[in-house]
Amino acid sequence: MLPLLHDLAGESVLVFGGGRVGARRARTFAVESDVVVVSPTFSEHGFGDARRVRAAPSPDAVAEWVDRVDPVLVVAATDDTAVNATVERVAAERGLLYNRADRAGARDPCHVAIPSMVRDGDVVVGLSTGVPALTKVLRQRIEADVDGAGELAALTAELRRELRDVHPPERRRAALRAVVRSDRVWKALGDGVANPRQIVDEIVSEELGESP
Ligand SMILES: C[C@@]1(CC(=O)O)C2=NC(=C\c3[nH]c(c(CCC(=O)O)c3CC(=O)O)Cc3[nH]c(c(CC(=O)O)c3CCC(=O)O)/C=C3\N/C(=C\2)[C@@H](CCC(=O)O)[C@]3(C)CC(=O)O)/[C@H]1CCC(=O)O
Ligand SMILES: NC(=O)c1ccc[n+]([C@@H]2O[C@H](COP(=O)([O-])OP(=O)(O)OC[C@H]3O[C@@H](n4cnc5c(N)ncnc54)[C@H](O)[C@@H]3O)[C@@H](O)[C@H]2O)c1
Repeated sequence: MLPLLHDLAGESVLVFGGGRVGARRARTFAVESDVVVVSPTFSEHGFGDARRVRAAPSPDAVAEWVDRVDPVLVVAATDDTAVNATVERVAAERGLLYNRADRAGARDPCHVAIPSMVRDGDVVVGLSTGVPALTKVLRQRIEADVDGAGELAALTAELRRELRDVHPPERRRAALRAVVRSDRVWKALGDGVANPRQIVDEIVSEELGESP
C-alpha cells in the first residue's frame, strides 16, 4: 500500500454506522467534506459537522442511499457484515472510493485505508503501520515535530511568491532552505513573543547578501 492525497473539499462522504469507528471516520472527513452518517443509533463520540440520519438500511436499501447522497467515498462501519459487504459491492460497482472498517490488510485499489493523521494548517502527515497501537505512539511523536509547521508553511509560501521573478531559482531555493532549516525560525513559531516573519526576513537577507 502507498499513500496518496485526495482533495475531498466540498465533496460528499456517506458513512454507514454510528458507532465509535463511524464517529471517527465522520470527524476525519468532516474537516473538509459534507458528511452524512446513516445509523439506527449514534455513540456519544463526536461526529464533527456531519449530518446524522437515523435509519437502519437493510442490504437491499444500501444502493438507494448511495444514489441519493451521491458521495465520492463511502464508509462501511456497521457491526453488520452483510450491510458492510453490500456497501463494498455497491461502491465498487459505481467506481467510488470506499473504506470497510471490518477489513484490514490486502485490498482492491478503490478500497482505501484511513491513515492516522497529523495536521497543522497546510501540513498533513498520513501514517500507517498496520498495528493501531504502534500507529498511535508514532503519531504522538510526529505531532511534536509538526507543531508550528503549518505557520512555517504559510510564511514560506508567501516568501516563495515574493522571491519569484526577483531572484534566480538557485538563490531562491538556497534562501528557502536556510529559512526552513533555521532553529531560530522554528523556536519563534507560535511562541507569541518573537516575530517569525522578521527572523525569516533577516535570514533571507543574510543568504541573499542584502540589507533587510
Ligand atoms: C489510524 C486510525 C484512523 C481511524 O480509524 O480513524 C485507524 N485506527 C485508529 C484507531 C484504532 N483502531 C483500533 C483501535 C482500538 C479501539 C477500537 O476498537 O476502536 C483504535 C483506537 C486507539 O488505538 O486508540 C482497532 C482496529 N483498527 C483496525 C482493526 C481491524 C483489524 O486490524 O483487523 C482494529 C481492531 C483490532 C482488534 O480489535 O484487535 C483497522 C484499521 N485501523 C486503521 C486506522 C486502518 C489501518 C491504519 C494503520 O495502519 O494504522 C484500518 C485497517 C482500517 C482502515 O481500513 O482504514 C485510528 C487512529 C490512530 C491514532 O492516530 O491514534
Ligand atoms: N477500523 C477500525 O479501526 C476498527 C476498530 C474497531 C472495530 N472495527 C470494526 O468496525 C465495525 C464498527 O466498529 P464500532 O466499534 O464502531 O462498532 P459499534 O457496534 O460501536 O457500532 C456499529 C454501528 O453500526 C450501526 N448499525 C447497525 N446496523 C446498521 C445498518 N443496517 N445501517 C447503518 N448502521 C447500522 C449500529 O447502530 C452502531 O451505531 C465493527 O464491525 C468492527 O469489526 C474497526
